[in-house]
Amino acid sequence: MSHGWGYEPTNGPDTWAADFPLANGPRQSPINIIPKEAHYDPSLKALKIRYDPSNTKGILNNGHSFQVDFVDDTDSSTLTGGPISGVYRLKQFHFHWGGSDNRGSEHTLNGIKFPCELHLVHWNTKYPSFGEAADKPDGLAVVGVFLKIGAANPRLQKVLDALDAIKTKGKQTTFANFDPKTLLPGSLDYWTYEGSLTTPPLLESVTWIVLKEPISVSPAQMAKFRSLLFTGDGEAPCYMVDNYRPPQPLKGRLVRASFK
Ligand SMILES: NCCOCCOCCNC(=O)c1ccc(S(N)(=O)=O)cc1
Ligand SMILES: [Zn+2]
Repeated sequence: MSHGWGYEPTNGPDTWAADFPLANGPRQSPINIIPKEAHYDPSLKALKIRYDPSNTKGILNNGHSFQVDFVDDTDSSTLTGGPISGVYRLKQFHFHWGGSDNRGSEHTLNGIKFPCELHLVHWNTKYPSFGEAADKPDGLAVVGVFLKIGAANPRLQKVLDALDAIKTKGKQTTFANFDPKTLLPGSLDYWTYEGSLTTPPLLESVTWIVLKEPISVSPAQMAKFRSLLFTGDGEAPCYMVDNYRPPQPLKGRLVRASFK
């Protein structure tokens, strides 16, 4: 029985190319962002983010991260403006984090890793569904937010308090009326580039929108992330940590900045 992909030495990012040849493709994510090498683009629009908390569907441990899922059958939770054209609907948000505070983010800034990174996943409504959009070059838009160690973030707490109920792979529980907008920093300044999913199948379908300003997370809150398990009930427990892919080659891509 072939083991699925993961983040251990036997199934981690360096092994993914065997089953997912896109791993060595021309527009892979994440990347290291070097602000001085980003190109300010005055034609980039401001991000327009409108989320309806009543669209919150539930929270799930998927064995790689945990995600909060949203009802996406109407245009009530959307991303517009920014580098994208048209309307993209919020599908889910999830995180990537490290086993200690010195690592965990997928994107890096001047080679610096943050302890955690939030991804808000949206799909282009020019396609009939997420599944249809997921393998199109303009199919997805993911907003990335860095988390930086500091004061406890009260907006994160409701999410973290739900983790006890989804400790093992496959567990899900109800989660309602959460407004992911409360997780965003004050500034919506961003860098943007054309990339991919950062987990298999690594589809090259993502317009990445990485916010410049981090949000805070406390060491105790980081410990809560690390209390989750990659493994399912009845399996030898393995803590869910270091579920991040390292930066990938830029291969000539331009990184644009929405700000000077
Ligand atoms: N089954 C129809 C086609 O769908 C295949 C692609 O989706 C597989 C599930 N993966 C994701 O949805 C998915 C979404 C976001 C990110 S990330 N970390 O790049 O934001 C990584 C993965
Ligand atoms: Zn992600």
